[in-house]
Amino acid sequence: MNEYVIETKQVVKAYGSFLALNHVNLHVKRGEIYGLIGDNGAGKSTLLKLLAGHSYVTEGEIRLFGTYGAKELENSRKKIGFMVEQPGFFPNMTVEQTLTYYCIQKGIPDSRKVDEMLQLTGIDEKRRSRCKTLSLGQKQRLGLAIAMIGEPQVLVLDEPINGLDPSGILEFRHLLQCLNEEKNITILLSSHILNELQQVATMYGFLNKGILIEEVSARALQEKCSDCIEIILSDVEKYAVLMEKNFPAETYKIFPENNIRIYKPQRPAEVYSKLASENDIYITGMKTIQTSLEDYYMELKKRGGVQ
Ligand SMILES: Nc1ncnc2c1ncn2[C@@H]1O[C@H](COP(=O)(O)OP(=O)(O)OP(=O)(O)O)[C@@H](O)[C@H]1O
Repeated sequence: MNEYVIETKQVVKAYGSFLALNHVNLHVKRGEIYGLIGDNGAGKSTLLKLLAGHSYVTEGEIRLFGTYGAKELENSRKKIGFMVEQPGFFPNMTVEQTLTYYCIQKGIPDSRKVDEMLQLTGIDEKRRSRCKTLSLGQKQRLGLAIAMIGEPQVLVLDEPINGLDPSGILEFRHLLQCLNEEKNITILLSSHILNELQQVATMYGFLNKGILIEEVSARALQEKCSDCIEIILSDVEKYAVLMEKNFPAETYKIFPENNIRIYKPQRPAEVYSKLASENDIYITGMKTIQTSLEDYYMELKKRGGVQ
């Protein structure tokens, strides 16, 4: 069985001369909650729309459950629930009518399915409310209910927590975790806010200006963000020269305020302080700090976004 339920190979999406996606290689494994992170305009919706078959790739290939080719992808998409654009709600229809409509559209004219989806997504009490009266969070739940109708193995959700208040985010996260753990559903979801995905994602993909700059597991990301030594020095330029001679460039970073950060230090802190003292550089401060995921992401963007 193919390891990836969703895979893209060198996918390019061009609008005229503008590349909304630039040779993207995405890998979503079965069972994961994959968080696709990127700023406004990074290309997240473009990528998810391609997966949903709402537009064509300019170059490259999409593979779903290991299949490719137009007919095969069409079949594979039936096993995926998509919430990639604002679901089309009819404002005057009730929640129940809306779900019934989508059930019929998907060839499942069964009222038990409607009940099941209402229960699953926690909007049963709103079944007789008109769609136009729903809160944003309730609309997201209804969108999820629609995406879940065909009992998908995979859910693809574009910014599902966008605009939710903190308790809404918490509830939605909990719902996604339940679907993932109890129903074994693989989830690919996008957001422009890393912190929102932090509690739920098991894998991250960072998209910046159409380029997927890194895919990293949540565990590896935690490790990357762990311990960093910050040293404040009397002469950071001189110290930088010594560091360059002794340590790989990617293990440290010099900051303008006379300080240096050593990421995931391989050697005891004394080694770094000794290097300073032996070369007549005074250390005025030294501490261990934890890099936040946001800091890591900002740094990654700076590196990956150089064009
Ligand atoms: N149909 C289109 N024609 C031309 N440019 C487009 C089209 N659709 C998207 N773009 C451009 O492609 C880029 C990526 O857009 P996309 O909607 O994928 O970003 P996003 O990461 O989803 O952003 P957001 O978080 O704001 O939703 C943007 O610069 C956008 O203006």
